[in-house]
Amino acid sequence: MAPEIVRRAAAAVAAYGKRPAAAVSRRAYVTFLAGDGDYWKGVVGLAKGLRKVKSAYPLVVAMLPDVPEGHRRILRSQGCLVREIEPVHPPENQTQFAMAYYVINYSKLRIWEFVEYQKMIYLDADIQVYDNIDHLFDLPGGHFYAVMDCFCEKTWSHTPQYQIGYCQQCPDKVSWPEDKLGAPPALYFNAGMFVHEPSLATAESLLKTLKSITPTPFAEQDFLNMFFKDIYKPIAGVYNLVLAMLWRHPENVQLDKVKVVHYCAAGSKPWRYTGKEANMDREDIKMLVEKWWDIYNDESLDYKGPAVVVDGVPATAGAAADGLKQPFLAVLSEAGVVHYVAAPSAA
Ligand SMILES: O=c1ccn([C@@H]2O[C@H](COP(=O)(O)OP(=O)(O)O)[C@@H](O)[C@H]2O)c(=O)[nH]1
Ligand SMILES: OC[C@H]1O[C@H](O[C@@H]2[C@@H](O)[C@H](O)[C@@H](O)[C@H](O)[C@@H]2O)[C@H](O)[C@@H](O)[C@H]1O
Ligand SMILES: [Mn+2]
Repeated sequence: MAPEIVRRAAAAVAAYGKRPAAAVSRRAYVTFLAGDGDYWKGVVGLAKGLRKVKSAYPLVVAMLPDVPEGHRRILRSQGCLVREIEPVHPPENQTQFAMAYYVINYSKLRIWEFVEYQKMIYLDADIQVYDNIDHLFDLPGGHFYAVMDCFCEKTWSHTPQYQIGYCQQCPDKVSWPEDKLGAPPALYFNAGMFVHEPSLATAESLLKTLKSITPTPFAEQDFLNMFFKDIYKPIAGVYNLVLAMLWRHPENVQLDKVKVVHYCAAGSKPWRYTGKEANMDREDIKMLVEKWWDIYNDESLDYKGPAVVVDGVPATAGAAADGLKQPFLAVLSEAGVVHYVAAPSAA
């Protein structure tokens, strides 16, 4: 390297060493991607949606080994920090998951191992962010923040709540018969979006506890609700609109105030929407699906930054595994030491 660049790099490294810890934000959004199907389109949409609302934090993708290289390349070209994770399998059990593929969702638990981040917001790949929600990173620590779910869809037909028509979204409509069924169910969150604090101790405890439980129909969502029951703090429904709320509890929804939409109702995944399933021909659903596609197809939202390549190897979240390299790379880039290759816009 030319002496000048060496001097600049040395100065940048020295300056970096003195940076207050707070200067390294150590906050990120994180999503989960498994398989060779089409959920990668959800991740691209999410990455572009976060860019559109000018989020200050990166999107990490916790990725199972079965995601093809082509999908990984597209996600990197959209500025995602790809982080491969080991699958997490639940104890062998003949449980009927509400959806057979939920068995892979236990792997979401790996995100507690991302300790290079002090706080993360998890978002399913079938979620879109339409307003900036960075302020959620400033919520007081020590709690598990998520939005309350709804028990009214058929997917809940295995539960007493569904059978008696009780839902936490409208606890006074059908009151819980304590005399017959004991205490009402604890507040229950939808695990498509939550604010959490990575910690190896928590990760270890999650995986250890998982070994001792019997899998249940909503897989890791049920498990997370049990595990974080004592520190769960509900946040407003605008942070995770579970679509079924539109027809189950319209009185609880002000669509123009909603910041995050969760396309979890059957048939609502925008990238495979046909409009044929129940409720999918609703005007509000059509509008929300169109809104998702507008972002997905908006080339002005493609990642314009450089693909960071260090010594010929694309730097991924793995490279930031110790949490400092990513900002460190940014510092080195200021010194013009890191070689940037303009990423082809893709998706
Ligand atoms: O084939 C799949 C199925 C699920 N997922 C991930 O697992 C999450 C949970 O699944 P899904 O959102 O379909 O569950 P729902 O919220 O609809 O119950 C998805 O958002 C994706 O992040 C994935 O990557 N590939
Ligand atoms: O693996 C279990 C999944 O359980 C949840 O989805 C369900 C749940 O929200 C029900 O209440 C709805 O009725 C249903 O449509 C929806 O699919 C999470 O969104 C998802 O991330 C994941 O944890
Ligand atoms: Mn989902």
